[in-house]
Amino acid sequence: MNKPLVIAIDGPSGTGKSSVSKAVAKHLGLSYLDTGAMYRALAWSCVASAIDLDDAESVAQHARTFDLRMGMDPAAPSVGVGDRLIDREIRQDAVTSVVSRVATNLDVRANMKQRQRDLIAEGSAARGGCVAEGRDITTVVAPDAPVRILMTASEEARMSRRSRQLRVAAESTRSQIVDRDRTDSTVSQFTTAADGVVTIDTSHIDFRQSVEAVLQVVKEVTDGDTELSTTAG
Ligand SMILES: Nc1ncnc2c1ncn2[C@@H]1O[C@H](COP(=O)(O)OP(=O)(O)OP(=O)(O)O)[C@@H](O)[C@H]1O
Ligand SMILES: Nc1ccn([C@H]2C[C@H](O)[C@@H](COP(=O)(O)O)O2)c(=O)n1
Repeated sequence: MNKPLVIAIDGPSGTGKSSVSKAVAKHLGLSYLDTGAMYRALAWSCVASAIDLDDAESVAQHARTFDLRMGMDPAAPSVGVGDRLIDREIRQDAVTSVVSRVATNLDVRANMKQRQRDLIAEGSAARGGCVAEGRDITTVVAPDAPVRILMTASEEARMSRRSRQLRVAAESTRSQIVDRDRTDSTVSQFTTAADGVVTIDTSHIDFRQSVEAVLQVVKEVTDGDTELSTTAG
């Protein structure tokens, strides 16, 4: 039986992880898991349930019990809590500005790690593999993934991309990009590549070239391992 093609991608905010991972998953016919969206969903759900984000135990208890539903079709990924879809809500400033407070809770991370492993297994069973992206996928969630990539980009490039995406001045994205990464990096190591992880610097390449760079790494791995199969590429 073929081994699932799990592609783990980590990196700081604004390096292009989500958009590139989604495109790679589409191209290869794999599932797609946005693990940052899971932390965002938890932050949204805590706020909606009036849970004090400074109460670490209540937040961790909520992480263990909330009904998180991740849609892993890269053509239409979705995030829901119970029957409510919250894709738009989790991208709003109200969530972005507080998400690190739940993501730096170590009990929350332990719960998310298990949920993410289960989702990667589920997504792989459905489509032969899964592209999972976040901050600790290459190191903690899926350290045995056949393909492990760290996407990096200069602070300047990341701020300028986010400013184009949100149509705001580059400087105003600093807190979302640089400050959030500083807080998040206290619990995960995503600024330098761990052993065996391939670094792709996207500072001076465009979106299409970033997708191609990831597909090239996948090709090199799959060409050298006959038990791994891809449906495309
Ligand atoms: N290589 C690239 N060159 C220019 N723009 C890019 C490149 N890759 C992605 N982008 C654009 O940069 C923006 C941010 O990308 P994306 O949201 O995928 O980053 P991210 O690393 O997932 O960030 P976060 O972790 O904060 O969600 C998007 O609008 C995307 O299209
Ligand atoms: N594996 C992960 C994924 C995400 N996070 C944190 C980092 C961010 O503060 C937040 C949202 O992520 P984003 O949607 O901006 O990529 O979740 C993490 O700690 N570990």
